[in-house]
Amino acid sequence: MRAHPAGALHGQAGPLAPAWLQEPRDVNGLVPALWAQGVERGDDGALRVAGADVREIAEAHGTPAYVMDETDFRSRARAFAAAFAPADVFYAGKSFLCTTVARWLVEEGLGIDVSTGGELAVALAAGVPGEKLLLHGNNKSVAELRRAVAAGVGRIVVDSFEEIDRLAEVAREAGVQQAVLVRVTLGVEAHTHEFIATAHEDQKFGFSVSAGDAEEAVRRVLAAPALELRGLHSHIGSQIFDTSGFEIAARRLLSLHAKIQRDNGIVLPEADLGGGFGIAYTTADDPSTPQELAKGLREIVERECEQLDIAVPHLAVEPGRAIVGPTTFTLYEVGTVKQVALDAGARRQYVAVDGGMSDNIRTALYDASYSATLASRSSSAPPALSRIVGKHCESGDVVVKDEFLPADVQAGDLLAVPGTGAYCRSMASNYNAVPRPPVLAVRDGQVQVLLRRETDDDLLRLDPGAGPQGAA
Ligand SMILES: Cc1ncc(COP(=O)(O)O)c(C=O)c1O
Ligand SMILES: N[C@@H](CCCC[NH3+])C(=O)O
Repeated sequence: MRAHPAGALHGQAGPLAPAWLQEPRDVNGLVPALWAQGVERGDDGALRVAGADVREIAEAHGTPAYVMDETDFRSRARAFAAAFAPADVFYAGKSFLCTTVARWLVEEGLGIDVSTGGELAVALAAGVPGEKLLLHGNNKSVAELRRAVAAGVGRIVVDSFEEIDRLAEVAREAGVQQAVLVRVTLGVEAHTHEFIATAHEDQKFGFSVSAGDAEEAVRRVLAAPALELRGLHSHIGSQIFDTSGFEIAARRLLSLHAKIQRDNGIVLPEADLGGGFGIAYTTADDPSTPQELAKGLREIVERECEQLDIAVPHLAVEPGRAIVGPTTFTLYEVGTVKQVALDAGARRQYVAVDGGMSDNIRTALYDASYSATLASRSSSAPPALSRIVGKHCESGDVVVKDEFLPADVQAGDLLAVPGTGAYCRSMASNYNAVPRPPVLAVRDGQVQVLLRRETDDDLLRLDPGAGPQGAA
């Protein structure tokens, strides 16, 4: 059985549910936009991913587990590279990075944006050539800058006046001229959660254009012989659907780009427009394709450059979520189900799983919405409005705020939450000393462990007080 069309929904969900959530006609249906291409419900009712049965994956590797469809990952990466070519696509490593994924990205023609020494270490351990890397960060340490310069990182995006001085010194010491981009803050109000919007004025990233700091940063980079100014960088935020934010950003960035060229009598060969393209977490989300995004951006940039009478710079973009997010679902096992009485006789079904905010902090942190389905079987029970919660000692430990699950969901069932490839494993914690789940990639029915599950030994290894009896 293939995924059901997105239209398999009917009826309003009642006063407990958000306005966008409708009761599904078929509670076993999969909305294709939410799932990796290789996910389907098998004839026996259980989910399969790239030919592997989720029950067998759970049996062999345990739960919770992040399960990625490798072919889907590669095809999304390839689609971005192809749609944006000749622009460079730097995958945002913060969304999810491990050495195998880093190698796949290079094989598919992408570079990688890293934002700490740790992400840089992972990319280098994967054998990614320095010139395919771009380093971000609003407070890079001297050690991180030294490591990046020594590795021949292709672009370092400078973010503060102190950093310009530090990097100039580090590059001078190393006897190299380091290529840099200047991160600018364009005053764009991106329509996304406040914590993941990054181009409005009142925040920590970049140099303000309106205050004149961006031009001062450019002057200081130009005055440093060990630094080579390649262009400007902007990133307006994350999980953005409204393309007008990208349009305004591109226009403002290019007009500053033109002014800098005029005022300094130089040519800036590049412009980096960052990432932030939204994905579908629920049926309420309607993302653009890479082709639509690339075409839209290219048209704006070409039109703007013509009006400004400047050459079109070589472009770069930095998608993370839009590549890895939809490739992965989290597989959980249900432990308890409670029918909780609410006001006026209403009830909510609380379904507790064996993970929670330690493997997906986004619901608690950003009030993010997710979807879920019963994964180990299908059900003929009616849909029941449910809240999927974790096992942590917090009432805010919610994985999926509102979803229809079959009314007969019970302990031992497996649930799958799609769209967890980005910012879930990479933001996972050991809260309540819960070991972080593995990341498993599936291809042609075969499971490859990308990151293994943590164990109690891993947790105790950092604790010098744990005696030999510590981890039994
Ligand atoms: C500078 C920069 N580039 C790229 C990204 C990737 O964003 P996304 O995963 O939303 O595409 C981020 C994160 O928001 C970022 O801060
Ligand atoms: N961590 C954020 C993305 C933005 C972080 C990068 N600037 C999220 O989960 O949505």
